[in-house]
Amino acid sequence: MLLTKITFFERFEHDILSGTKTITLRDETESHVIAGQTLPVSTFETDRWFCDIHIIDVVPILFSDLSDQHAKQENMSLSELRRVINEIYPGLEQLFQIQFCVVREK
Ligand SMILES: CC(=O)Nc1cc[nH]c(=O)n1
Repeated sequence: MLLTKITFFERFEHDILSGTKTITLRDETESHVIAGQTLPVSTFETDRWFCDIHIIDVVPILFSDLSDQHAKQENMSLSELRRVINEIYPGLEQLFQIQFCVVREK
């Protein structure tokens, strides 16, 4: 079943809107989006809409294969990215990289 919306933590909002965060790493349950899809984006905390994103690509990626390139696309250092992802998805190895661009914002 394709997702019809996606949420991000409020702390990522600025980076998404400024274009410095261009990927999100999700677990399998949140990976059901496809290239070409446009999705409304809301905050996880209060469900406040703040933009629409266009999905460019979705590819599987292992936690152990995360690289500086992924970190750059998340606007983080690699150690920060590993810490953040391990906090959101403790111990999870199989992730999905969703690449996106903002097409409409508040
Ligand atoms: C709400 C939520 O899970 N947000 C996430 C999770 C992983 N990456 C990300 O950018 N945002």
